[in-house]
Amino acid sequence: MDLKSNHSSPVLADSVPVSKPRLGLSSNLVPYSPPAPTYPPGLYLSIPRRKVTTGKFDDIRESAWLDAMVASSPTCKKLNKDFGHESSKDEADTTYSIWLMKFPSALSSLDQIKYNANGKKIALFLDYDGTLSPIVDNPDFAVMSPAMRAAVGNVAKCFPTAIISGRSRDKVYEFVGLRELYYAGSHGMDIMGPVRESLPVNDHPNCIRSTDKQGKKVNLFQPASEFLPMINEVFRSLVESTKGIDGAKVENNKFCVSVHYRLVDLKNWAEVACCVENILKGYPRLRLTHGRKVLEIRPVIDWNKGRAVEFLLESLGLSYSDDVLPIYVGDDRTDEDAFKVLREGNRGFGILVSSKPKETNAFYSLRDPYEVMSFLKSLVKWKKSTSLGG
Ligand SMILES: O=P(O)(O)OC[C@H]1O[C@H](O[C@H]2O[C@H](CO)[C@@H](O)[C@H](O)[C@H]2O)[C@H](O)[C@@H](O)[C@@H]1O
Repeated sequence: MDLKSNHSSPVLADSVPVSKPRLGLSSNLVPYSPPAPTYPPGLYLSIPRRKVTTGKFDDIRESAWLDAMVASSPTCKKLNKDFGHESSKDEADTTYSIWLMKFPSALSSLDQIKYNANGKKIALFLDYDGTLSPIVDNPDFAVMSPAMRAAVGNVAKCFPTAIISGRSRDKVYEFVGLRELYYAGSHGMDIMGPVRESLPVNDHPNCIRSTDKQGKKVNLFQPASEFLPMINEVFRSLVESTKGIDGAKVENNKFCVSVHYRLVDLKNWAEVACCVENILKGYPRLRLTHGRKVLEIRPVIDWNKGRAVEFLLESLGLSYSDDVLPIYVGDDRTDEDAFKVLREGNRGFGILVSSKPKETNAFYSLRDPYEVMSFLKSLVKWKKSTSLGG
């Protein structure tokens, strides 16, 4: 198989916004009505043509790459500037408070959330890094606190709960270690979900029956499985090409590769970008996305965390039902795909975890993983009180 040619997979497009009314939440309770996002019909989306450069540092400096790297690693100063403010602490607080009017805290909006959830079945989707564990310098040490693990375990006893991460599925399972959850790794390109006997497995190509570590029957969905050799090749090349850049770290996330520059001196960021761009030039079926001080290389397929949410809802028998309220909590740009799916489908809502103002398709916000934990605990408390007839 020619893995470098561009002939088979659905070609993906970075999203283009459209509008739809929101049915899932009563309009007077919805905090924010954005200009409606739209997708063109059909699966085949178009991706902007990659700017052809010679892959030299000067090209990188002139290209949008470096801007995007800086933009995805916002300092307080930059964000405040974006929102038209200078960067004193007081002004940053004021800017955040103004932003909170548009994206209210999920903790302060608990009554509203409970009102919307009343009589509905909540399905919970959680991102990992920056949501359940704080962002740390070394991705290998992004462990989850025991208190957070207990909170996630408890919420999973009350509601179907899935983790959807950019990490490999095995890695995120290693960090979380809770059996009662569903796990999707590689930005949703590696999903281990429940088996629904009523649904034929071949409803989805690339979906197979398998067993999990405990021997339970599961569905394993890997829409990018044909890219595995290519991703491994790219991982090896990037390890080699970045090895001279102090602080750069390449992570193999199975169906995608992350190139971290959090510990790289700012003056060498262009060098990191240059290595990635040089490799990408040889792989037209791979594309780049930006995360938090990380460049991520992934297959050009029409699949993302939003599609993973839809897939899991279907596997759980929770799609197409007005009685279901999906909630997605995440902090990253890649989580926006999931926020968008919920917003456009008028079913449920996203909660952005951010201590800085950001444009988002989420409805609500939480400042940090600590607030995420409080929110999860509140959901459990509420569920228990309603089960007891409270
Ligand atoms: O989808 P997620 O679970 O949020 O994963 C996204 C990426 O998270 C990790 O990187 C980020 O967190 C690291 C640990 O805090 C941090 O060092 C890094 O700078 C962040 O970008 C993970 O290492 C990546 O593979 C994930 O894609």
